[in-house]
Amino acid sequence: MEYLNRIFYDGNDVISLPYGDRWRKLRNIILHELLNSSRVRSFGSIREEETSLLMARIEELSAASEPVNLTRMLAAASNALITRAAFGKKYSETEHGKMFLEFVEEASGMFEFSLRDSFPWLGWIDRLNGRDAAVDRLVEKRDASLDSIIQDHLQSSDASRDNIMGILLGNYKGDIPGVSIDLMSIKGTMKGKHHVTDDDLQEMPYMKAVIKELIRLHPPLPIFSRVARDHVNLMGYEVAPSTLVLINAWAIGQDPAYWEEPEKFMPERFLDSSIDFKGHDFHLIPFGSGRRICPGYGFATAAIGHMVANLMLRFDWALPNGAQGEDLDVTERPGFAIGKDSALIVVATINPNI
Ligand code: HEM
Repeated sequence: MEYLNRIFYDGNDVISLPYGDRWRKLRNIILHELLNSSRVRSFGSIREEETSLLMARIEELSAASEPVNLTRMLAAASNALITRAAFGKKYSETEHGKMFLEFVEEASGMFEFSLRDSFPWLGWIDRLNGRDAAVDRLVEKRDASLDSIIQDHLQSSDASRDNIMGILLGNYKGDIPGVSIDLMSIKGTMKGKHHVTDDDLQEMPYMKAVIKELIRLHPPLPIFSRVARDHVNLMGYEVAPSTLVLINAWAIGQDPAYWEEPEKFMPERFLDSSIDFKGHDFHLIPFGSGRRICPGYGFATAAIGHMVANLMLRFDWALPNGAQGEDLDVTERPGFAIGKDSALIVVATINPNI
């Protein structure tokens, strides 16, 4: 999609780059330096702090008997977590950080096909209806926010290597031998416990099962793609080189051939099962599979597990006005990452035993 191409550095980001040297280089940096398992562990203190801040805010609302907009609060906590891990600071509180988050939100709303994608000669319609101008503004916002964050890091005397931007800029400046990239590419069972740690999570099979079931039913990135490099016969289908193949992880996760009562939320299905979403079980691939599997898998699952487990431990949850779980509208909203269309408004009561 042409809009997305412009917004994401003309295809120079790791997601859009075709398989090749450039993608391999970026992917190696991401896998081995930015999101390796020890790095994800090292972000543990950020997870802890942001979860504690989140809980303190919910406690205040709970004490005032006010409902909690959990969608908004979790989005803010995730943004803080990601910007701190990525940039070393809670940029969500600075002017350029806020601008960057606005860019992400607005770019997500642009996730739709334009006539120009199918009929290039109809591109004038996008000029007239203001979409081209909106994309121009978005690209300006992206550059102003990221350039300022990068300059901030480059000028900082303590060239920190404990956040993603610091490591990337180290690579950019050639600090790591053999690797260099250009600036365009930078851019439960918890009795007596008050807090769930990352180690505790390892002993919480039901929590893991809940996360798997949640992402099976509502994969945030339901469709991803591959381009065939060679001719292949796939289950009787002839696929020509350069064919774009769409993979629908949502439909695979709902296929009755593999899942009993697929439409039901049943975490128990994962309890006595070795099925995982690490890309080996092809009927559960919300993070993709193979060479291009999501490198943020560990970061994402650690953050989700940590936040959800602590929120469950500290509070009892209910829907407002006595509504039951079945009444909850789980309709999804389109975007880069699919989310619930309407905000999740809930009432939190502090668990007196914690
Ligand atoms: C629940 C959270 C997430 C889900 C469900 C998810 C899902 C996915 C999926 C389905 C793909 C395409 C995989 C494929 O083509 O086989 C992908 C790619 C990618 N994801 Fe994630 N992701 C999540 C979080 C993250 C996070 C937190 C990061 C970074 C910190 C991240 C970074 C990436 C990158 C860089 C790629 C492109 C990899 C490549 O093309 O080589 N993701 N993700």
